Amino acid sequence: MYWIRSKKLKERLALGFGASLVLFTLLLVIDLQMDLGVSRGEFIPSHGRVRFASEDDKSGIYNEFHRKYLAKSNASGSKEYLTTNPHTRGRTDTSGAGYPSKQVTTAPPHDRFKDLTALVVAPKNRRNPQFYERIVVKEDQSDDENPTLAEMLDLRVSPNATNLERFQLSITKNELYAKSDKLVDAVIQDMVSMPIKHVVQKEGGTQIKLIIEYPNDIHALFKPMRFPREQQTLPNHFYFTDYERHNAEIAAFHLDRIMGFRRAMPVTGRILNITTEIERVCDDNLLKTFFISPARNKCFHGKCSYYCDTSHAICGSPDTLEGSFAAFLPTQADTQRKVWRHPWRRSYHKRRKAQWETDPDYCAMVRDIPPYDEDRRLLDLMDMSVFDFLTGNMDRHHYETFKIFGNDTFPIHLDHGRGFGRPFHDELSILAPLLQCCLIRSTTLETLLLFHNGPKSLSEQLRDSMANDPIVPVLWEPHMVALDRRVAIILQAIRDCVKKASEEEDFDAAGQNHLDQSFS
Ligand SMILES: Nc1ncnc2c1ncn2[C@@H]1O[C@H](COP(=O)(O)OP(=O)(O)OP(=O)(O)O)[C@@H](O)[C@H]1O
Ligand SMILES: [Mn+2]
Repeated sequence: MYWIRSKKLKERLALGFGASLVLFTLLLVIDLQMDLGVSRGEFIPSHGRVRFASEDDKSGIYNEFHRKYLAKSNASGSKEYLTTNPHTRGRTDTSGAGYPSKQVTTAPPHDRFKDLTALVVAPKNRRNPQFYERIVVKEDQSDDENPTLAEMLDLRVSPNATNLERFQLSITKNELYAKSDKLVDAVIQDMVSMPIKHVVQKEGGTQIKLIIEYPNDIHALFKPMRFPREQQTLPNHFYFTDYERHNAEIAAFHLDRIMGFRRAMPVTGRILNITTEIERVCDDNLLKTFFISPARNKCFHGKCSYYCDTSHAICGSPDTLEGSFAAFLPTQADTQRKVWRHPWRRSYHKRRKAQWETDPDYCAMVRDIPPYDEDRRLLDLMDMSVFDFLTGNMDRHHYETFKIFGNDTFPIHLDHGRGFGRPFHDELSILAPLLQCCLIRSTTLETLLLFHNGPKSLSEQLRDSMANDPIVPVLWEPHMVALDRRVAIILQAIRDCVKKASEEEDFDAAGQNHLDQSFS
């Protein structure tokens, strides 16, 4: 009798365990899309897909690339924070002393990556797709409709609409603005030259941001300068405790534009008078945080969860202050944005790892989950990975899309304040999406090849693009060098992907031959 009861109990337990397993898997899948915060790396991956055929590749291309690259770059030693100088012992020099010493080694000949160029120019083979077409993807956009926000909302642009309003209403399903859009410069010019009417602190977010109000209901998002350009990310800071850099926002906008993405709102620098253009026109809450520092500079700190106190105040010199001004996203009714959790989000914890950091098959799981299973979204994440790797931004926790355009629309490139912090370090983990999926848009690869082979390098194009910004030079020179270096690293990553896939193709073909022979 007891035995029967215990057996029932066992069965019940087994049933219960089975049910909770199903529920847990469901939760993980939903979490990936809806950001419930369950899959933050605490759990061992339950899916065991085998992506690569060869036995020695259990860790995947991402880890392999990491190892290979580290082995190369470690030979020359770290160039960051050369602090072990007897005269500076005990102090960490973050003012740019980490400029790399001139290397004695001769540079290898320029690799033009002709193998990759061949893949970009090869026509798409619809009938009999080649193995590399799964890596370098050519999109079919022939029947792609691209409505504007104005069309979707059935709004007409009124004759006295401001440049910003026109810009906002001409945002399309595919991009924020068209390649030759004249409104971009007009919107920037307005933000630079219009008088500031009112200032309030933006609520939410972790670090201080101000909403700037100009006449005619024009708004911009302001991030203040905290440090000189040469200041690098503090060595003991994590990506999530790093200070935001106003110039990173400006440079990111220009980079996004010359990459041909056009997914970042226009951003410009501007030099303000902190007294007349902020203190005298701000609301009471912000006004309460103003003070004069011992050096007789005008300062304020606002209220926020990171660095909003007297010891982290924003100070003028004595009352001039530099900052970045981002054109405001649309505020019209029905232009709400959907917030998505980034599948390759980091753990935002000083000890924990995210699932993608330990699971080489992570991409295979993401590929199955809407909206990453169709249309452009996964390719957009690859673009974002390229973009963030170039700037060194590790802070991509969420991204936003315009709800009204549905799922087959671009992710808005927002929040780049934590880029451009470590010019002597290339953070390969930012490339994890690209390396784990082995996937890139053909047009993006083409752009990278053009930067790499000229006639104009990425840094030269960026320098030209930012030449008219009021706070030029926007970036410290080592960041420019880093950009060109990183382009070559991305190209090498794609080459490795293609090589691996071609080896597998050969391996499969050989296996097929072998089978054919044994049957004949
Ligand atoms: N140009 C813009 N116009 C209007 N709203 C914006 C603009 N840029 C960003 N925002 C909104 O403000 C929020 C915070 O901006 P941002 O991410 O740059 O600041 P943050 O302090 O880094 O925030 P968080 O700490 O949440 O990452 C964004 O999530 C976005 O919804
Ligand atoms: Mn942020």
